[in-house]
Amino acid sequence: DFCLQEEDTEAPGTSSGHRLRQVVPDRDAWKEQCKNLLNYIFECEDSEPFRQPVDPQNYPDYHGIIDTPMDFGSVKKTLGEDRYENPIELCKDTRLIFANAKAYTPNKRSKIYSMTLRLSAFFEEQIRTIISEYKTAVKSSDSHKRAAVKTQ
Ligand SMILES: COc1ccc(NC(=O)N2CCN(C(=O)c3ccco3)CC2)cc1
Repeated sequence: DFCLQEEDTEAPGTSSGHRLRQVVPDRDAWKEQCKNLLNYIFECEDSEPFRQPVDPQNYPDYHGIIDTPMDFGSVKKTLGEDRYENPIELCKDTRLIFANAKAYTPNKRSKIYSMTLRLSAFFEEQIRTIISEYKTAVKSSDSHKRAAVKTQ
């Protein structure tokens, strides 16, 4: 566990010599990490059909089949407006994009559906670390809170 962090009030390397730079687990690191992941996904050609909500004009049956439409633009907007409390919530919405495509596709060899398979594999690979580091940071900050209460 990390030793208790006092806010490093003095500048590093002050008269008291070198201060240890402590690695403090950052509970909010997941936001930037997810923003970067979404930006990368937006650069992928595979995400093109999933960057904006489906237009019912093009797919009139879509909203009859899919109860909760979701797209990467909406996920990005929700993240940007700080409406996700944690990366698990973002992961659920993103998995909905892939589940919707699987539910809507007429067959598993459709071009658009096959694009989600590659995207999903990449997303799951990346989000695993983001969520794991987030859970560690939360545990660590909870233990600091408990420790702080004991000292009062
Ligand atoms: C504003 O311009 C847009 C906005 C949204 C889109 N997307 C779009 O139409 N899609 C087609 C149907 N779909 C499938 O998951 C799917 C699985 C198998 C076949 O389709 C979702 C994506 C395209 C252009």
